[in-house]
Amino acid sequence: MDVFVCTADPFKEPPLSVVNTALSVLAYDYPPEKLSVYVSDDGGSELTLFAFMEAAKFGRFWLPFCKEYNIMDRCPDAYFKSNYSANSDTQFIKEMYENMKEKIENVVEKGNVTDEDLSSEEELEAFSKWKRGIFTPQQHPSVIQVLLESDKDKDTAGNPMPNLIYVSREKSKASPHNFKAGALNTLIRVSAVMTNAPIILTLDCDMFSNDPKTAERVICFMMDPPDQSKLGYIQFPQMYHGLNKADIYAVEFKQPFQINAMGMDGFRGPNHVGTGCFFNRRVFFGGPSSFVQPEMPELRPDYTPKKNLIKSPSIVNLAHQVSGCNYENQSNWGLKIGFKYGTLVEDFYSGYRLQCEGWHSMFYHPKRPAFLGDVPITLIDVITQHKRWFVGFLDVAFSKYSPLTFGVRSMGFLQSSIYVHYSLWAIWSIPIVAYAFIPQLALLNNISIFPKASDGWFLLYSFLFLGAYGQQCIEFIQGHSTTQRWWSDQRFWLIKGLTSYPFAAIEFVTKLIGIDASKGFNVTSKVVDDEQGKMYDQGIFEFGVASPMFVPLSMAAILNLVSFLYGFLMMINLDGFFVQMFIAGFGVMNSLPVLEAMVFRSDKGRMPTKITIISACLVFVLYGLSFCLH
Ligand SMILES: O=c1ccn([C@@H]2O[C@H](COP(=O)(O)OP(=O)(O)O[C@H]3O[C@H](CO)[C@@H](O)[C@H](O)[C@H]3O)[C@@H](O)[C@H]2O)c(=O)[nH]1
Ligand SMILES: [Mn+2]
Repeated sequence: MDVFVCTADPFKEPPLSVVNTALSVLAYDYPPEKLSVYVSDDGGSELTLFAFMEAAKFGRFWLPFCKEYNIMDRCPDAYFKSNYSANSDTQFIKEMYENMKEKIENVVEKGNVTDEDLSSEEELEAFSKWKRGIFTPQQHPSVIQVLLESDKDKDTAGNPMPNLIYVSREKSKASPHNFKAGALNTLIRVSAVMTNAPIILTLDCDMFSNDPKTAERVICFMMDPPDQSKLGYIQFPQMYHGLNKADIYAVEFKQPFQINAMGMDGFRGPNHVGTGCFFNRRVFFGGPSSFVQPEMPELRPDYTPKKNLIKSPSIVNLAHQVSGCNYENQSNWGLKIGFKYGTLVEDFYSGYRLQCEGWHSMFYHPKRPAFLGDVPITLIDVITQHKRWFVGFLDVAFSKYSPLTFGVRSMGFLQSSIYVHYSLWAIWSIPIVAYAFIPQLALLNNISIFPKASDGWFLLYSFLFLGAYGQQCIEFIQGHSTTQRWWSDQRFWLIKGLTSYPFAAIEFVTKLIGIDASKGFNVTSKVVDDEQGKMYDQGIFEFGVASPMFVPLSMAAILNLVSFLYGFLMMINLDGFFVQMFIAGFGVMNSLPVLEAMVFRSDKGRMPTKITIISACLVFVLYGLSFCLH
């Protein structure tokens, strides 16, 4: 089994946590000589390489320790935060861990690796590329370091260690690198020439393994599914640790990650969500009955690399060659082979294309989560992340392979309609924006726009509202969640409807007409600022930055409050205005955190005054316009 761990920025993705993820899989209950972990460092950072050198040393103690005590939490950080029983062995291993942690954090704080940090000639040599000539994250030669080699390196109990290989592909400003999809395709090739295992696990750097038996169980499915020849991948849901009680930003994303995936399992299987996914290597080379040849025999999924040679010059040279930034020019990579390019949601798109080619997938949702990830803990991080996803989805919706056209033909109406639902998600911004502003403006102008409460049509409105909300609530409760989290989820859907969705739609359109304002793949920060962490744990929204995305949100909050108060104070005729009063009242309830952040808070996370003033002025303008128009 080859495991791919991706990282892209040592300052947003602390090397210590990347190392923890890698250690959690290195320590799988799985024959070590058959396990290889490849780390893709798109940040091209010596800090990450240094962290992994330290991890390789610590791993020799950590692996036998986990196996001897049959530990479940094989991510060291999770283990030391748990309620473990202390004895001299745990004390010893904890000291080793603290030691490694200190070394890594020191280097990260310093910002570079100096000769004093290194202890051998070999280590010095490994960093020489950073010292020679130009080396920036955007422009550098490829760096490939075999840090552990299974047939030579032993753990402290004398058992072989798994392979551990650090890969930072060549980058040049002149050639597109295709973000994570490009990184994964490089790893498919580098791993092919070194170990070429038939099963590949992809992991984001913040998703550690939470169950050491996962790999073994997956093998059972891979060896014995009912339609073995077509099983392309086994997807675990994205699950997280450290969510606050109410999950205020609805980052659990329960419906897409857990509930819908279960439904899709009844068709061709769940969509791919980027991490926690075991692939059959063969899927990257065309459909089950249409093999697409790679450029060289060494990359074929059925090629057997010579054993025990991953450090040999010929293999290392070949690995450098296939990780070059021009290697993919005029090839099928990203088009017909490997992860597919052309969107910011390479996971969604690649999984979709695999299913179009005829591959099936399987959803596996064990009681004890197989993987646990970090969540973004500030509002701006969450809505920016979602904006990126929705731009990506629109890329897919309007591509040559759109689920609306190509998808329906290849996978049938039902399965493809799920992909249509996701890819056009940003369209929700239209009804949400309309409902956040129009009934309220009409109310302020004494115009009734919905049927009266005594009218028969009113029943239809109530039925649709209660039906949609009731269904979602039941899904949450059935899925072992709470009504509090359901409330957060519906609220956050409205928040995204006013922020991420419309801004994604605008970004997509500006990209289409050639004014590309986006910065491509903006990596989500996994660094937790102590103060922000505390606020998040208490369930308090974090605004803080003056982002334009907060403007429509604040405008809606102000307008709903003003129109509701107007209706209330003017003792407006409730029969005629019931629906409008209800919508405004519902809007106010959902806006409470925003209103509070505008008016009552003085901490760093409050709504910036600038945003409040701009929004209030714009609401005034809107009201003026509506007044003139009617
Ligand atoms: O140029 C890049 C950009 C990102 N990454 C890695 O991609 C992963 C995901 O990036 P992150 O910033 O955490 O994005 P999220 O939006 O949180 O990730 C979700 O959305 C992505 C795009 O759909 C998927 O790839 C992820 O698996 C999925 O968890 C991380 O490990 C990054 O290191 C790279 O390797 N190269
Ligand atoms: Mn992430």
